Amino acid sequence: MNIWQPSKRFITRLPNVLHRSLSDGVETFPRFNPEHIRNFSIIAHVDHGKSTLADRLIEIGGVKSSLPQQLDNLQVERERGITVKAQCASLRYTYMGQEYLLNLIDTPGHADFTHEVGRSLFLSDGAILLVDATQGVQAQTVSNFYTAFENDLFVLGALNKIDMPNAKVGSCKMEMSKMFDLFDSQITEISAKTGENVEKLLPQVIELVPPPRGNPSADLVAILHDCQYLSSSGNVLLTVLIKEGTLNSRDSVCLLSSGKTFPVREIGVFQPEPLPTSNLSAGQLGYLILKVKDVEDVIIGDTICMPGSIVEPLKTIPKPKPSIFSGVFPDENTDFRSMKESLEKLVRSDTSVSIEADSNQTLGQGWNLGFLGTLHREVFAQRLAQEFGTSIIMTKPSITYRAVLDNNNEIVEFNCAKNMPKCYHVMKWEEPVVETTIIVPGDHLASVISHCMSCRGVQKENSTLGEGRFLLKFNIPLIETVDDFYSTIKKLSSGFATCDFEEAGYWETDLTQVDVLVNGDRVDGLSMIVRSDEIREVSMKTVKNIAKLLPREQYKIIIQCVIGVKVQARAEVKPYRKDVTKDLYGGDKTRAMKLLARQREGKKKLRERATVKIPRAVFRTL
Ligand SMILES: Nc1nc2c(ncn2[C@@H]2O[C@H](COP(=O)(O)OP(=O)(O)OP(=O)(O)O)[C@@H](O)[C@H]2O)c(=O)[nH]1
Repeated sequence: MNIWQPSKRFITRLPNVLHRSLSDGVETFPRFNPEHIRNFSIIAHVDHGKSTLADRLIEIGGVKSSLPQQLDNLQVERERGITVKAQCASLRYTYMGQEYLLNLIDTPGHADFTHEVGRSLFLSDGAILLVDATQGVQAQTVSNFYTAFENDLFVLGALNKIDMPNAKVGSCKMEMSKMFDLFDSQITEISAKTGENVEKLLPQVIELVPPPRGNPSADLVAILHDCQYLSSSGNVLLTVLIKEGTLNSRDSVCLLSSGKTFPVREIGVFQPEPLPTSNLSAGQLGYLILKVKDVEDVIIGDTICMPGSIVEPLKTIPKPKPSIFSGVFPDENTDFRSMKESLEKLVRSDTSVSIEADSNQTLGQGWNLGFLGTLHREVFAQRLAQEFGTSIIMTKPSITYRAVLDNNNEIVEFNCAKNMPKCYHVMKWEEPVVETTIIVPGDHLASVISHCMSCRGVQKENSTLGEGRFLLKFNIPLIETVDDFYSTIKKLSSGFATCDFEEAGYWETDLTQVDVLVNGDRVDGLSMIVRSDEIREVSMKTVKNIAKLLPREQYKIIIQCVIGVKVQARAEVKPYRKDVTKDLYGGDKTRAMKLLARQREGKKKLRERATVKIPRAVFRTL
């Protein structure tokens, strides 16, 4: 549970469009015919060097920057050293006497952001599949390759970090050609850090990646890929791919879903900073700035056209199904209305987050948000704080369970205890399962397998990959992977194993609702969905944790975990003790007894009347 505070120092350092006002002048940027445009993404496992390679390519395209990792422009990306949002840059590159416009998209590598990779590949006609020569093919390499393959993209291989002394160039190249059916000539050995051989990639992109289709003279049809709210001006910057036609800087556009028309305030390309241009034509990736008042009007994946023209909405990729959920409520210092506005804006730009209204007696009105994983959840909270200055309370993550009811086998899905159906209507409970792919060196195989087993995993595959590495597939209940599954696998394998997760249906399980009572009152929002075989353990842990967080009062506080009326665990917070007999000097013993009895009675009454105020910290920690 985290509250992130934005660091002003960091924000002002960023080359981020969020902090830039509308530009006055329009640069002269040449027009490119679609056959001289290439749109491609860089895909790889986490930390294999995508952003470093993007930097080198941007430099080759003639753009200099003092900041490394130019496309990781969110504060969260720079602080964590990971890419969470795909970013584009348009490079001008001359090959065989012809100038080309190369639009590259740097994608995230972590499994929680695979949807972002899918969205980038949807805009691309080809991909550079990057593999770290010291690590070889890893779990996300495989998953990203198949996403590119399913999108019918041309895939070029690049073996990175060949400058490292422990680079295994020969064996990694063999592994890549075997696993991805690439010819040796399609895999370039590079060092994104030193720049060695990087210049060989762009001619290959031009020769092998097909140009985008589209006619610059046709009616305008563009796809809205991304949006960013420009806090300084109240405008919104939309990243778009022009599918057909040409958009001029003085045009107005219509956002098809809302049917509303907006005058264009600025258009341009990313270099990677926004560079205003006078037009964007078919095949180009760029941006347009609009003044949009209603957040609801901006829908990622929407089709943009000229006002009054009749166009079919473009195909988009479906929204992913969130796997973990958290309640999100305003912090003590956060205003509900401003939080609502910030949340809606961020959810608009991160389409993989689901949002539903929620409320809680202690925390008030809030939302139940769905995320693609725990890192995604943490990054979202951090972005909310850093980009919108909103600090929040986020409750413990939960997942979607299912209940099969005795009423015609009806299936009910729920992700919080308050929506759990009553057990007398339920024939069986089910929990979600993920297929986990793990690539691990042989030395750590046994410990990784035993960890998966201890997480109720069922082994599906164990095959060799060469170089003493193994590919494991396990079906594991999703809940076991939510907390520290990935970090434990990393720890057990000294950082060498990598994981990827994919939905794999549901397993039967046995679930119970456990409520928390504080001095006999049920605390809304602390009820839990617990597996029957861990009721005692979870209940004990919960009451102890709450007891540690509740401040002491004049009276005793009793915390209980209950199922119905049956108490499963109990803890107490001792009251303050005032010595009511300290002013007595000798005298009859019964006087002291009377004072103590009166004190006892008073505390009992107080306990009965007083409602214990549950600190918000309890909801963050549990
Ligand atoms: N020695 C060496 N280090 C490299 C090379 N390419 C990247 N690195 C280093 O590898 C680390 C990860 O590089 P990034 O470019 O951030 O990797 P990424 O794939 O973009 O990471 P994510 O976006 O988090 O998936 C950084 O410390 C880079 O300096 C290379 O060719 N040689």
